[in-house]
Amino acid sequence: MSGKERLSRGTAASLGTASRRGAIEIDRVSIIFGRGAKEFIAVDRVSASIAAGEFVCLLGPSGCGKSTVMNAVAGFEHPSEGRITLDGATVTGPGADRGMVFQQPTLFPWKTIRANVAHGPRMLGKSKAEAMEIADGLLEMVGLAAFADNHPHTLSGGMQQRTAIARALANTPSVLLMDEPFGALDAQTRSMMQESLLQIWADVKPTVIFVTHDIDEAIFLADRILVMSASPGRFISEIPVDLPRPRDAEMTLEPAFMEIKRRCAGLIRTETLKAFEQQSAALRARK
Ligand SMILES: Nc1ncnc2c1ncn2[C@@H]1O[C@H](COP(=O)(O)OP(=O)(O)OP(=O)(O)O)[C@@H](O)[C@H]1O
Repeated sequence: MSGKERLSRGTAASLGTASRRGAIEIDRVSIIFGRGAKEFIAVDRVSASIAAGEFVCLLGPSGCGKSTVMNAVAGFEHPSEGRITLDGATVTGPGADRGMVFQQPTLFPWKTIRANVAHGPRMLGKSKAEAMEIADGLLEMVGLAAFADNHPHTLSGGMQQRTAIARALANTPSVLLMDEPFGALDAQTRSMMQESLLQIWADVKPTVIFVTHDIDEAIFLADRILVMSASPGRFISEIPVDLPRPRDAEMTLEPAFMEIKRRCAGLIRTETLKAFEQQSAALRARK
């Protein structure tokens, strides 16, 4: 899909209701796995207020708890302490108000991509015709209208991931949760997907929480980056990304981008070294 392509007016209007919802409060949330001697604090008292329609990236070293925080917002994990609210209501489990996109597209291989995207609306009780109409609008938005009758295995990795994004948007979620969605793609496809995602976000305006290891990706996409410490995961810095929008790949060469990158890289390097030291200590303890 060209970054310049606009969402059709009808699709944008039907999805645009998301813009009034999606405010997230993460209030002193800790997530502890195991019990007794096996207790492990994965996430330690993290707090953040995320505005409706904001694009936030979680950036941190491997194993620091990024996915755990995201899974808690999704409702797959429950805080051991603290609370997460979405538009004032405590998150107690997964819901159609939060769409998820993972590193692997996890599409149903036996269904066409239209049927994959229509699946969520069908589960929510929409008629087949309504669900197919929603799917067709979203496939047009992600540039895959011509492939609606294809099965996932006939598409490239990038196309499958665009289908996964369309599927995540099919229930008009107010929040889009993305866990390293472009991590398995080659650099060129990844860059194009980032531009496509920003276009979709500008049109639909869900709140986005996007997990990544990649500093450039975080800066390119985000309004704000929450940097996490090595395990146990804490939010150690909040970096506003006040670069103008719309953004394109050229801006990654500009001094303002480089300045934010320098700041993030210093923090991530320190935390990654700590993570390595922790892993070495754990290995030594096992010997
Ligand atoms: N269900 C679980 N039970 C026990 N430990 C878990 C569970 N889920 C995650 N962990 C541990 O919690 C820590 C944080 O994991 P998490 O996957 O959130 O990290 P991450 O920052 O997303 O890592 P990566 O960037 O490598 O994907 C890790 O040490 C992980 O092994």
